[in-house]
Amino acid sequence: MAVYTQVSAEALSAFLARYDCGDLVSAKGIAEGVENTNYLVDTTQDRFILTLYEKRVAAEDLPFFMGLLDHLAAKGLAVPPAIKDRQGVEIQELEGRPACLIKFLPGVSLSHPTPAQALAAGRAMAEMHVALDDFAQVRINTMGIGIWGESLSRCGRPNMDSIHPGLFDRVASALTEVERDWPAYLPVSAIHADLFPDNVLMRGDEVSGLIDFYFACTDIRLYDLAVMHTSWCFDTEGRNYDPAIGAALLEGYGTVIDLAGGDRSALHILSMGACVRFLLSRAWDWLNTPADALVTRKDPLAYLRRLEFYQQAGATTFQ
Ligand SMILES: Nc1ncnc2c1ncn2[C@@H]1O[C@H](COP(=O)(O)OP(=O)(O)O)[C@@H](O)[C@H]1O
Ligand SMILES: N[C@@H](CCOP(=O)(O)O)C(=O)O
Repeated sequence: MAVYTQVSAEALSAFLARYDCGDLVSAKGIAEGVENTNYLVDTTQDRFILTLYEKRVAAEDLPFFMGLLDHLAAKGLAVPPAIKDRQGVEIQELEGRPACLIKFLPGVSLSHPTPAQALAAGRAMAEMHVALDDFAQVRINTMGIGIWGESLSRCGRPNMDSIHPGLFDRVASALTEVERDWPAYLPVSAIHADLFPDNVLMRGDEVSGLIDFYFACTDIRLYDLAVMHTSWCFDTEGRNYDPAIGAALLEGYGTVIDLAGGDRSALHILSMGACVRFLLSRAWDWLNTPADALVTRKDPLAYLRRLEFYQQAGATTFQ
């Protein structure tokens, strides 16, 4: 579950009074998600998401995230911008945390996407990339390739090897390969950087929303598709690769943005990089979250298995 900060009914009513959004009817903590506190809020007028930013979201990054969401929403994309209060303010404070009242989007978060859903989601990512072509703000990827070496050292060999014998060396050796072959020459733009199936809301086979932009940053555009590939094409444990999902993602993306041959081969090293990134953040959380904490820790080894898949399969996965 992800409710790190409790919000009292009194504090929430006072918060909502800043907006033209009706009076509080109910507020329920949302169990899904790991990064922030989310409540589903119903008022006499509408339904909203209330997000209190925790852990990895720095308050100074919120204007970038909100600017990006406003930019996409203004172009008609199904993303959830923050609601402005009567003074035009989007980013507020509640219970001592930065907080936003967010537009609620319909649809369900996916756990086991089908190829038809992957096709639609691949297309939605490419449409988002096109819409971000003229988004001028920049945010360095604080979870990007530049910090993976440091993240590995910070986790440390004994800790990494306590998760799985030899894990430290396996990640170190993959990282050497990734750093050597990283396609830094590819176009850079604003990207989502965490478009896992649970961050895509769907109604049937249609995408009804892209959510959770709190890792959004400026990085290699194709890295976004690589993150998506690593998260959509495997079962939760990372044991089985589904080529039909992989093909559908690329096909959907390719209906909007042409994927040249060079881009397809670069996806291989970008996907290995994405595996290192999520393996390391999960390993850090695994080592630093008490086993009895309310939030469910995500298994780093599910990303080791994906990494090994890409290493063994090579670039043929993307042809
Ligand atoms: N704008 C939204 N509209 C509808 N549901 C949402 C919205 N934002 C979040 N949710 C729901 O809340 C859950 C957790 O949100 P998420 O942003 O993924 O949390 P976290 O940032 O903690 O990972 C999502 O899986 C989804 O069910
Ligand atoms: N997608 C990441 C963790 C971030 O969680 P999210 O709920 O914000 O998507 C992972 O699976 O490791």
